[in-house]
Amino acid sequence: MNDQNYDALFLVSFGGPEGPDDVMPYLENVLRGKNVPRERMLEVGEHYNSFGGVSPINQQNRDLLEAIRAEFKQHNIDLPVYWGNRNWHPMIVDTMRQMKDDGIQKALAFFTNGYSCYSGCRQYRENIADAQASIGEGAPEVHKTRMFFNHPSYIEASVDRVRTAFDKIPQERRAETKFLFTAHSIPNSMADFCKYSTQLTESCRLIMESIGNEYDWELVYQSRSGPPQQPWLEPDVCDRITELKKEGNVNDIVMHPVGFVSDHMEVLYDLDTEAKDLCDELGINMERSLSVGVHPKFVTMIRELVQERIAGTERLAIGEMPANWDVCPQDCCLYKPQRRPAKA
Ligand SMILES: C=CC1=C(C)c2cc3[nH]c(cc4nc(cc5[nH]c(cc1n2)c(C)c5CCC(=O)O)C(CCC(=O)O)=C4C)c(C)c3C=C
Ligand SMILES: [Fe+2]
Ligand SMILES: [Fe+2]
Repeated sequence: MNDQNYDALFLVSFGGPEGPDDVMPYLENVLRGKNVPRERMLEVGEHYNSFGGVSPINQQNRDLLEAIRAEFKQHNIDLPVYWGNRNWHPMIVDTMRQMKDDGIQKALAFFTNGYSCYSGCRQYRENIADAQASIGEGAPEVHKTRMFFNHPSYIEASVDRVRTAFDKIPQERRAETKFLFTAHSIPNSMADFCKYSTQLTESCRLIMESIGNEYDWELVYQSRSGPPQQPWLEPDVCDRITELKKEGNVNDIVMHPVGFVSDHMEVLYDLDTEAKDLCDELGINMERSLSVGVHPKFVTMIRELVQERIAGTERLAIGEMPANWDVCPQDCCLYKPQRRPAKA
């Protein structure tokens, strides 16, 4: 039993621009220290600008914040809930300064990511450590909740989302439907130091156990941002759709962004725009499943992750892998980005 005395929950997320003037400074924050060509940054900037420079991610986190507060109230959990981002306002350091001013000494953080990797785990822990260093004495101590890829309430929420999309496929074509699960591609050199793909595959397998083991499914990747010579996780979602068409056996695709918890710009552009346009061109019907968002079962899961830490309730996990660790080992999710070679 953990039985820790936390005095706040800290929702920690990625952040997104909320107007055209935010887009470039946001992308500079996202890409600091990463080996990504400037052309790719400008290209992604155009994706954001085509939606008025606003990513839905911040509003989705505001909605999640409200849903968590309501859930805590209903279950008599007396913890204030704060929110801070890595890349855009409200920034992690500013929220942690506010927490200090409010007298918060020890917070439990929930990262909006269920899968181990540098960006979704270690980098957030580094962001928090940097904030603590910058705030100095009295900065809140922060622990994190575990990765939730195999939590039964998360799987239940995901199954419900996938089933809703699947229900839109005409009955007589369902048996031949292809399920594509997408996640953010990462450099192989990042994937080598974490269980990102293994955990994603386990979530997909668990979701499909409920949908039906007779259906065909695959995990594919989206939103690749590296230089062409650097290997990233494959196959890319659009490349795979094209191949499937060539193989000649696909009329309907259910696509679920398993690697993301909200329908932010990378979902709206890379799936709903790019992948959808490709499917239309190839004569494939694509039904995109919503991410878990504020699904009641996802909010339940957040409450359960908090309760297991404050009250020592059971650490729920299903499938072939155990519940992930609460405290990351020292080498968890390491990543040393390859730099571009200096010009001679
Ligand atoms: C080296 C790895 C990565 C690069 C480069 C990268 C560029 C990049 N990402 C976004 C927008 C988003 N990324 C998000 C999540 C995310 N990104 C990476 C890795 C790289 N991204 C990973 C491993 C993940 C998943 C883990 C996580 O941090 O969440 C998200 C979603 C965040 C969320 O809370 O859901 C967005 C949005 C851009 C615009 C970009 C560069 C052009
Ligand atoms: Fe990313
Ligand atoms: Fe970790």
